[in-house]
Amino acid sequence: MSKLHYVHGSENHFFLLDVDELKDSLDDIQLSYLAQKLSHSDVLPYSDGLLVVDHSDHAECIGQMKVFNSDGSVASMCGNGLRCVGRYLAEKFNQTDFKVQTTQADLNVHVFDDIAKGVSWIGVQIAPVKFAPAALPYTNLDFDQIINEEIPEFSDHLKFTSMAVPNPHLISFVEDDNDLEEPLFNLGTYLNQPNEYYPDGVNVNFAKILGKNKIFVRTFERGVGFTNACGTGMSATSMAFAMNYPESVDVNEPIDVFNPGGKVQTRVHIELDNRWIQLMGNATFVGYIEADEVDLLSQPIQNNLVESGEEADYLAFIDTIKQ
Ligand SMILES: N[C@@H](CCC[C@H](N)C(=O)O)C(=O)O
Repeated sequence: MSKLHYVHGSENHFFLLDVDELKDSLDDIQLSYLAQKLSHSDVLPYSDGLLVVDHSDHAECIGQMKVFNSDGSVASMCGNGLRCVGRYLAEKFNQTDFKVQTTQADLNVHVFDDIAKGVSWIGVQIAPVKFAPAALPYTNLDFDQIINEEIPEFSDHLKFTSMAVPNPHLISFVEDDNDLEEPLFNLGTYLNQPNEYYPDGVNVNFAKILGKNKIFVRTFERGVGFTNACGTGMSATSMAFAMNYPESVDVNEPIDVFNPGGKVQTRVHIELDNRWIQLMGNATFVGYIEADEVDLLSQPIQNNLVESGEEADYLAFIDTIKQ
């Protein structure tokens, strides 16, 4: 039997599959198909994608993470996902500080003490951070980098910052709550269909400044749509917050980042040309589903979710946090 763990970071839900535990390996085409099958099932709980844990041949890493969005596309990074994979590997190998191989970088993971009863708290490195048009990529926009720029093609009143961490993000700080709804949906939808600006699509994040070191972020995710939270989106938005509003950010202190699924904290590191973010938040294992390995691709997967009880603890924790 194979185990599909049902996990989330800030209610950004995934199935997690350790392919090292399978008798027969699955290739990326099969994994992409499985991500779509799991996300589009009528009986399984909601998921935004599939996290694949594999072994790594990088000497410094204890494992590898691959991410498939719910539409089957591959994501170069996933912050909420890396926290969940980090917790999984920490428990599998009984370690608290280690590196995980991701598509473009080997990233640090640190396991903190639980932040509340039953709420695991994991810190992950988000890097590299790049602004060059080719890194996102973006085209047909007349900027060497997009940092707090007006882009009339996208909005008649908002300014934008765009960076790869290394998956692509477009960020805007809004004042009006209404911008978090239809304008975000419309721009996210437009830039994630074939378009002349972001040929590979882009994750679109709109944020509100709530106070010093305090923001709210809502994301329209590439390959998914509106999500409860996007870890790389909150990390990229924290970097943009520190760059565009230095008077509102003390980089020596964590930034509280609220999202529709809860709250994380970030630390922004701006060291000459080396920029990175530490993303700290929950990694909740809601439960697991068991399926025959041979049925993963060929048969409907039954919802035999065995719950851990951690979701109740997470919801109790969320009740205690205030904006
Ligand atoms: N939810 C993620 C990001 C997942 C990938 C994204 N949809 C993409 O295609 O870049 C996160 O927590 O960072």
